Amino acid sequence: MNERPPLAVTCGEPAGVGPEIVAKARALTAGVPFFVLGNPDHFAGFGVETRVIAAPEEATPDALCILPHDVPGPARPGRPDPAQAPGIVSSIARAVELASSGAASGVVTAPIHKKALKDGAAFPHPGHTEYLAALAGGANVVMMLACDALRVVPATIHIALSDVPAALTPDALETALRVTHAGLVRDFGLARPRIAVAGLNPHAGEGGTMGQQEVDWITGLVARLAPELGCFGPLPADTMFHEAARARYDAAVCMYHDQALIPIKTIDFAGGVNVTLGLPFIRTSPDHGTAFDIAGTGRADPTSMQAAIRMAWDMAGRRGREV
Ligand SMILES: NC(=O)c1ccc[n+]([C@@H]2O[C@H](COP(=O)([O-])OP(=O)(O)OC[C@H]3O[C@@H](n4cnc5c(N)ncnc54)[C@H](O)[C@@H]3O)[C@@H](O)[C@H]2O)c1
Ligand SMILES: N[C@H](C(=O)O)[C@H](O)COP(=O)(O)O
Repeated sequence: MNERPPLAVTCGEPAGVGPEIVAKARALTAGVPFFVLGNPDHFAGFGVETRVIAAPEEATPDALCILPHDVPGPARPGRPDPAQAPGIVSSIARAVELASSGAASGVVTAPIHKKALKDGAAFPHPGHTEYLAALAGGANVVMMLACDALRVVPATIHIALSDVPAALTPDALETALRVTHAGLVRDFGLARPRIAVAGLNPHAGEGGTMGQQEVDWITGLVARLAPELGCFGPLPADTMFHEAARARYDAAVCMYHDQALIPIKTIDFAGGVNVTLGLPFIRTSPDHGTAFDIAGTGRADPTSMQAAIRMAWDMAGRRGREV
């Protein structure tokens, strides 16, 4: 008997490394019950015992348990099949339903290929994060990437760089800071989180000589929220990620995707976890993508998927102890 419901893992893109890292992660996450929603055939051949189950509560940690989901046809490494796209998308929605009903403790997503889903299923979202927010009724969410050495949150996510200045409004930054703070308290057990805020422009604008947003509103907004949220900045982004600087904060809220993700994927690509904060259910994912270039070679590193499963399970345990 499991102490709490198992995690629901989505199949992700079968043409990528998803099936391999899920299978390998099974052997590395002893004691954590999970099942994967997908085509059982896609998970054979990785040297891990598989078992088809009929309901989440049948999932046990001693085998890779698969709750069948309609993702038809073979997995073709590096060659996504458009016929599989609808099933890949609906597996995410089904995992969310199971987590929302209490049948699963949380959702762990294997990597999707965004363009393959757009081409094959007219998937209108730029990523899981936005899709999950929509499934949750338009929740305010943030995408955090976390490893032992660093946590980062981009205040704007999957948009073109040219669109960032317009999307980065005071409301958007305040929401990102509030959701990040709440997530650090609830899911990471930090009573008084310290949040560093990056500037948008080089040298955080250098007093308005290299950009105006810091002078016009970012500095004032961060100062106003500082007593409540423990935030400080804006800091020049190029000097806030070295080891001594990282020791001064628990998370860095950045202004755009690459400002946040380049440092963490450089410091710990293997161990990073993507976690969506602000949802009414738990969701984690590896920090990497479908890796078509190595799919089918057996060379996929499961460390990030392993860390994503462990993080979701730890979060579920922490939330289970909430009073
Ligand atoms: N959580 C997600 O669903 C998620 C995350 C990131 C990217 N993606 C998507 O994945 C697709 C491909 O993205 P990309 O090529 O920019 O990044 P990627 O992470 O798939 O690959 C980048 C490089 O890292 C290597 N790599 C990735 N995962 C690895 C692993 N587990 N073991 C060993 N090497 C690994 C790849 O071989 C490649 O050389 C895109 O559609 C992107 O949007 C999805
Ligand atoms: N932005 C993420 C990254 O580069 O790691 C990746 O695209 C995943 O995003 P979703 O979890 O929203 O699919």
